[in-house]
Amino acid sequence: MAGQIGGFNEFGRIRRVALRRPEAAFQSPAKIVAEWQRLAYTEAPLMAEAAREYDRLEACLESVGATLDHLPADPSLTIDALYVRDAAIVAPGGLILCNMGKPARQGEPALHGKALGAAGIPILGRIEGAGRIEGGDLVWFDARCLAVGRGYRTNDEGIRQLQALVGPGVEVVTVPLPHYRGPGDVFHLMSILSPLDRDLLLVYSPLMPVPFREWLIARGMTLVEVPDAEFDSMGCNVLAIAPRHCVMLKGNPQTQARLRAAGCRVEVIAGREISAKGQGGPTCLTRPLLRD
Ligand SMILES: NC(=O)NCCC[C@H](N)C(=O)O
Repeated sequence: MAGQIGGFNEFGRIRRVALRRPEAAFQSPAKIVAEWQRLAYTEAPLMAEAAREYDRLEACLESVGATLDHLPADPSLTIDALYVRDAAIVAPGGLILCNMGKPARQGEPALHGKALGAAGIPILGRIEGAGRIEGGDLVWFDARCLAVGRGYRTNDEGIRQLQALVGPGVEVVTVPLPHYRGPGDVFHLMSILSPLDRDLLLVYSPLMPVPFREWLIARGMTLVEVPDAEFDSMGCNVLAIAPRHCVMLKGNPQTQARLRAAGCRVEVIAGREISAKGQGGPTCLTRPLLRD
């Protein structure tokens, strides 16, 4: 396994990352038209523009030396398969295939397992039965500490299975999430938190549980706050591609300025097609497999 997956943090330089390009996730304009409303997109994404936006995301990843593992298309997938973070997580011992809280996305984890298993990555286990886990709810602080959001996409049984799979050497910290816009919305732990470095986090505090916020501060974290005006435009969804070097969505100038003031190098990408319409930012679009 050495050299294939690892890091178990959300800020180290990305060495290897799984992705599914828009051409493979959306498959055809007809599929987009058939699915976007049912999946609660705000509008139908445009394929050609999505591919151009995605090229820029890939260029950012390649600029830090990441190897890209492209996941294939499959007729059983929906267009939500663009958001590859959610279907699997990495753990010491191998990949854990999730069990999606959004029923329409149920087919995604097995296909992650098939493609990444064929690429030589060991599969540690699966979340099964009544258990639900989505990768956007999980944040590795270090190899011994994993925070998991308990919301509408991730349930108690999923967290129980997750703890059993990672074993007693990993402390799983459960973070209760607010109802906010309800079960039909996409709301993950990473909707309100993006790690930027070992001691630096981007957060949206108004939706953060007080005990968790206090816990972060007690661990020595400096918090950079996303302003109210930039929460809906996914100002809080920022992907660290290396420590204090990150990718964020255009249209969040205050957050961008605060990140720079905190010492971060910031890459800004357009995400109207790949992010805004389906509500998945740079973290959701990527499944880092190996970080420093
Ligand atoms: N980790 C994430 O926040 N993923 C975004 C997933 C968006 C997708 N439209 C969904 O509802 O699942």
